[in-house]
Amino acid sequence: MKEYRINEIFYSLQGEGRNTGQAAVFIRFSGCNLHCTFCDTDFTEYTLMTLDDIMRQLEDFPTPQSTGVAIWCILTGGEPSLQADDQLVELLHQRGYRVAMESNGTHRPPNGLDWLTVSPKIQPTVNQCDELKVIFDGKQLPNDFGIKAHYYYLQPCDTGNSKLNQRIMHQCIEYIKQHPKWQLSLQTHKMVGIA
Ligand SMILES: C[S@@+](CC[C@H](N)C(=O)[O-])C[C@H]1O[C@@H](n2cnc3c(N)ncnc32)[C@H](O)[C@@H]1O
Ligand SMILES: Nc1nc2[nH]cc(C(=O)O)c2c(=O)[nH]1
Ligand code: SF4
Ligand SMILES: [Mg+2]
Repeated sequence: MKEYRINEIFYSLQGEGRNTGQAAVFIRFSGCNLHCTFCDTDFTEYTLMTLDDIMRQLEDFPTPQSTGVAIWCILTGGEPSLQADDQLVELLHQRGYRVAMESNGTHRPPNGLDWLTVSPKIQPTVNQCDELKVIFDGKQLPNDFGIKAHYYYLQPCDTGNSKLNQRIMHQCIEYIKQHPKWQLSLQTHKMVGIA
């Protein structure tokens, strides 16, 4: 039986992008094909889990069935497109979830996603998505890599240094005022101190 390398499964609010503030269960896959110096996530540790194991763990939280709401299930990582497959998405749909993925866009996502966020760092193979989320570091001009999206977000890079973060935020806002194709995505979960 197929096993997935899962770093963590937790219930929170989507902190970023268009769906900010909406309840979501996150499945964080371990492993990534990129090594972004600014990455804010430690995704190295993992537990091997079957689909049954994953579905069982989702029952620890409010579910679409218990709440009557199509809660988001957000596949992230690490890089979720390296492991997530059609079967996982289908099963989550059967349980009533809306399924989203946060991806760097280098690998084709599974079929059937309800929402795809691409946050590109190198030229992606994916050429369309629901939202493009480019990390703004104040040094490089934002690059959409030619990807078509419904929404174009700039998300200020969290450097771990509050003074520098403030400067980047200011530059990001000024950039958007001059280039209004973009809009601001904030990491709101960090502001309110949730996962
Ligand atoms: C940890 S990544 C996992 C998903 C996928 N590997 C990706 O990069 O899109 C989740 C989101 O956090 C963003 N991110 C990572 N480090 C960040 C940082 N230091 N500041 C702001 N956003 C960051 C990524 O660009 C991505 O949009
Ligand atoms: N609350 C919350 N929202 C998020 N949206 C994308 C996240 C990610 O790490 O992919 C993330 C995360 O780590 N926490
Ligand atoms: S692609 Fe995503 S998970 Fe991988 S290192 Fe970069 S930000 Fe982190
Ligand atoms: Mg995160």
